[in-house]
Amino acid sequence: MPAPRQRARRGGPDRIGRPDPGHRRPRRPPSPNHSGIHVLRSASVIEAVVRSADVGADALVLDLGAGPGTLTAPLARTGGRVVAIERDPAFVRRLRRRFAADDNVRVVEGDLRVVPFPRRPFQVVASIPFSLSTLLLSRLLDPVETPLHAADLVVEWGFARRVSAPRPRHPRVAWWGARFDIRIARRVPADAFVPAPSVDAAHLVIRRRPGMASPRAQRVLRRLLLAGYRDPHQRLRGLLTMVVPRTRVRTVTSAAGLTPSTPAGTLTVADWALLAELLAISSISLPVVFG
Ligand SMILES: C[S@@+](CC[C@H](N)C(=O)[O-])C[C@H]1O[C@@H](n2cnc3c(N)ncnc32)[C@H](O)[C@@H]1O
Repeated sequence: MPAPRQRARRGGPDRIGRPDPGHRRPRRPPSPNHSGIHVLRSASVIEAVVRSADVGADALVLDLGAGPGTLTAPLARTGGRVVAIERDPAFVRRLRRRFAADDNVRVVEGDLRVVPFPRRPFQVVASIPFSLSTLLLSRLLDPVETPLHAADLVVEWGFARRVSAPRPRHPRVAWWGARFDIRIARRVPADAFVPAPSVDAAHLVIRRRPGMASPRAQRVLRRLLLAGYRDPHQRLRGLLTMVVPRTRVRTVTSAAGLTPSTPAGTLTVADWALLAELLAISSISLPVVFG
């Protein structure tokens, strides 16, 4: 999938696809904070994000861009194993002091763009730098066999809108949204941070779609998305014959609640997921031709 364009500044949206006209708050002057560090200060937002993550005692949780430990602290209290990753040496020193007595917290000084993520299943609970949103979602959601199973992220509002859209403009976002349920839990106002950024944020909830765990379903999905996004006017009758014989097209489309004449461009991420799942089931998908 081609990489979407990125912006490199917190307070300036990280765009995928169409800009969200509602994301700006022109009445508030731009934040004087040029370091991109906006620390969550709203206890209710912090509590809601951590509660939503439902961290179990055997969980491995990554706090990406841990800052002073705003989320790390409540995460540590869940009993899960917490890895707090931070680039700023002053924050790293502070985190190490703050969590010195917590055996379940590991502080890693590293750059989120390149630091290796664990190979075993993990979840992410983090208020991430806005400028790294696309890059981090790509690192977490692109790989077919990603160990990520859930994420609760605080991200820029417009970005959250674009990645949770039912019909994303960009095929890469559809690749994420068809394999993971991505939804906005709540709007997080700019004044929930100190200093306040120039735009609101959102609590974004990401959960794996159970039917899309198999590499086979994902290979079918990738093939469908590439073709469907290349020609959004293409009908399902033509698209699906890439992976099933023409005689099976009606069975598959009606099982998905669609018709052979449905244009690819009208499909939601949930439709793509269901089609790929159905096509990957051997009884329906034989013979499947993978590219
Ligand atoms: C938005 S602040 C969030 C701080 C804290 N998690 C909170 O919830 O209040 C983002 C944090 O990411 C850190 N950061 C920015 N770019 C980074 C990078 N490339 N690698 C690691 N940390 C980074 C910043 O130093 C900052 O502490």
